[in-house]
Amino acid sequence: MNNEEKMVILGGVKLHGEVKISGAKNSAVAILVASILVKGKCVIENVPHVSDILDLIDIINGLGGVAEFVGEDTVEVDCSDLTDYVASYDSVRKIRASSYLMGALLGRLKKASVALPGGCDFGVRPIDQHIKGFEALGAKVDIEYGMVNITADELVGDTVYLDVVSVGATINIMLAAALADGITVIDSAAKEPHVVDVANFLNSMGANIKGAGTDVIKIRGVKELHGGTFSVIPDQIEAGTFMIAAAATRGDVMVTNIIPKHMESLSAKLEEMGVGVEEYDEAIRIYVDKPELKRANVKTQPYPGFPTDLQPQMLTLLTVAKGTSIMKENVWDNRFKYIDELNRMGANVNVEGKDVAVVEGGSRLTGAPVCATDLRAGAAMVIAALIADGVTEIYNLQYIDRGYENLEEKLRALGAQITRRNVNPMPGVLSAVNV
Ligand SMILES: CC(=O)N[C@H]1[C@@H](OP(=O)(O)OP(=O)(O)OC[C@H]2O[C@@H](n3ccc(=O)[nH]c3=O)[C@H](O)[C@@H]2O)O[C@H](CO)[C@@H](O)[C@@H]1O
Ligand SMILES: C=C(OP(=O)(O)O)C(=O)O
Repeated sequence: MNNEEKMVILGGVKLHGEVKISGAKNSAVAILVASILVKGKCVIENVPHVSDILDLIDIINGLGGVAEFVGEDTVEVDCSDLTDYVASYDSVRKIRASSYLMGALLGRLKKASVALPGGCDFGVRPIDQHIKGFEALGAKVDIEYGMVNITADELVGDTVYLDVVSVGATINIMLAAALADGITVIDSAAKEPHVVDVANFLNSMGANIKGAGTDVIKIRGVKELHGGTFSVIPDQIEAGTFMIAAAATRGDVMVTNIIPKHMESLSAKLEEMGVGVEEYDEAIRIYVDKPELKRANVKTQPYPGFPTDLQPQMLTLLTVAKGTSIMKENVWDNRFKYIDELNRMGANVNVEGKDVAVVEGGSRLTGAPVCATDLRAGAAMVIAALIADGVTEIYNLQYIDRGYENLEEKLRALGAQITRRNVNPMPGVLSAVNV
């Protein structure tokens, strides 16, 4: 589960069959941290077994909470006795979601000292909107020696207008406000499915949050949250990754255990390209029966727009469509680092400025040693490898392991020729592969 392993994929197999999507990583990480606000035991179901979750469990235990997997996908968290408010750089550097510790510890203990968070590197990842929210509630925030130190004598609800639509700031302010006095209003809030899931989790533990999923969220502070059981929503991004992989390999895959509504922006784009998309209550079938896929222009946007976390996977699909496609990245300022790797496999993609990629379609991809430059870029490499001629070796699997549960097993069940090996002492030299 680290950078000492590589994935070896023999491309050219059309994916066929059914794949069951796991719980949403980005929802589960926020909910685990949110359980710091709760006095009592939270039983959280449908939690994916990925390294971000394991790291967060360690962090919560390090702070004096008790968190553990008690079944395949169930985590129990009890933070009734949690008293520590300091999360060091060592513990939080790998995961972006550790920023939620600021809101949760502030809400619970009125103080938090959290190292500036890590996560995937797509350029600058500021937290000014999080801080603006904490300050609006009456907290004092200082950044010193890489730590964000937040204290408050009391937290009192107020209106916070976010200057940018931020998932992290929306969730963090919700966490800080859940136990504050009075009403907090988050205007221009993010509407992502996991924002709604976190609000539903907190409400099921006794919070009073209305409007999640719209631009305006109202949080009426309550005195205390109680324990309970909650099940995390399916992973929109994992589902999208499998949908794109099915289309790219010209396969026929039923992607199950999903909420089709969350997939609408992707489903619409795939249909525009000529991919067959059949929607069911909790599943989507993806198939390709046309000789060629059509080009498309895609721009990433906050939900319900096309998710930035599917941008690398979608761009990979565009490399095999007919014609020139444009991908415009509107959320992050540097999320095209993986394109050099894709071009090494025979793609023809040019980045213009920081946010536009021009994809000349119809490429024949060929296997090569490549690196995952971040989590979703890693998923894009897997998709490229599945459609490439020959063998691809993917390095830096620690990124992929942050967010995909049992990726190889799920792909193997769909017919993919994929395995994981220890890194060859001489990476770059393709070993004889027997996948
Ligand atoms: C753990 C998690 O859920 N991560 C997701 C979350 O990240 P994360 O919550 O970090 O992303 P945000 O929604 O906050 O960021 C969106 C945009 O807002 C900007 N911004 C954000 C905060 C701030 O204080 N100031 C500011 O300017 C960012 O630079 C970025 O351009 O949403 C992103 C956008 O959908 C996804 O790519 C990440 O996978
Ligand atoms: C970028 C992601 O996660 P994080 O924000 O934790 O880096 C992701 O899930 O694609």
